[in-house]
Amino acid sequence: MTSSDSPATDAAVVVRGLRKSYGSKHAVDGLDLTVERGEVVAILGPNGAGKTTTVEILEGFRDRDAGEVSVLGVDPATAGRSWRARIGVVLQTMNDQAELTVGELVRHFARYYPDPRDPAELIEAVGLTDKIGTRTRQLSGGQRRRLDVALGIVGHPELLFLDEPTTGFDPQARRSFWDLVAGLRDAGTTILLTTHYLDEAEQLADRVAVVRDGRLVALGAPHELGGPEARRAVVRWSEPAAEGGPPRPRQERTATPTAFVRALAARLGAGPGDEIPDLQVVRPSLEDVYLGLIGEPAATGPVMATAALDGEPS
Ligand SMILES: Nc1ncnc2c1ncn2[C@@H]1O[C@H](COP(=O)(O)OP(=O)(O)OP(=O)(O)O)[C@@H](O)[C@H]1O
Repeated sequence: MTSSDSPATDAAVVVRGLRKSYGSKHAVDGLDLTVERGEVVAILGPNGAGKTTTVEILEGFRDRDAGEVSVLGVDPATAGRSWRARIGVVLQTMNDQAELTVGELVRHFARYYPDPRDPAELIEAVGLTDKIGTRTRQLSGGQRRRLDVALGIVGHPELLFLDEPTTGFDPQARRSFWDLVAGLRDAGTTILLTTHYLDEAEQLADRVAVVRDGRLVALGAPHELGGPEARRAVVRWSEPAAEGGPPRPRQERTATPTAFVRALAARLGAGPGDEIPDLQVVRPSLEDVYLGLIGEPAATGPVMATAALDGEPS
């Protein structure tokens, strides 16, 4: 990559116009993404969106057809061993070396790195001290995943890739895993994770990248994703019927819910002690925004016009 087309030269990851096809299938179709150092970015997208293909290209495990890729300042397609020692990869669980114990496997991986973590401390950090002598094939799914994470971070990576890290975890295991990732983040590790869990992205990520059909369709902080339009509140209430009929449910999207409710109360003649029937003010959740982003694009206007909470006209 030349300096002229590398806008964030110190970024951990820079991807420009990335493309990868399998036969006629465009798995990655012109994807752009920048991950700053110290940042946690979550890639979200439906099955088949191209997340794994993208991440595998960044990890140097897959060739690309076109585009610029820089990971820690190096092109993964030509990177060597010293680069690999600077990144950590937590893949979907591998079942090799199932006869080794937890302690043996962590110590074995530690030997590959110039500056590894202390294996016993690491095993403690992922909550597997009581399993240190257990063969890895005898671990539960969640325990095995913690071991995968331990193997991914044993070399003190500057950049950590986590591929659907908590799939199959029970709620408690997810919480402790999130704490573990938060600790890595606080220590300055750059993390790129893929996940299907919106709460996980919200909890861990500084920014969320939404990928659909091999392209980036939105990128932003979890609470800003989709822009102000997607974040507008929905006011719901029941409109009293004029002539004794049943109240009619109504809703309206608005950027100024307080003013809207004030005007609504005045229009309905609600005095200071009166309640507007069934009044609710709802902010779209990250899930609502995400579903809008990956939905079919509207015939006119931006993607977010398809947000799940479109109100009916008043
Ligand atoms: N080795 C391959 N050969 C052929 N097609 C592939 C291969 N790997 C992926 N694909 C196709 O490329 C597209 C993107 O796949 P990819 O695994 O990158 O998606 P993903 O976003 O990670 O999906 P998921 O959420 O299901 O893991 C899919 O249509 C998939 O079928």
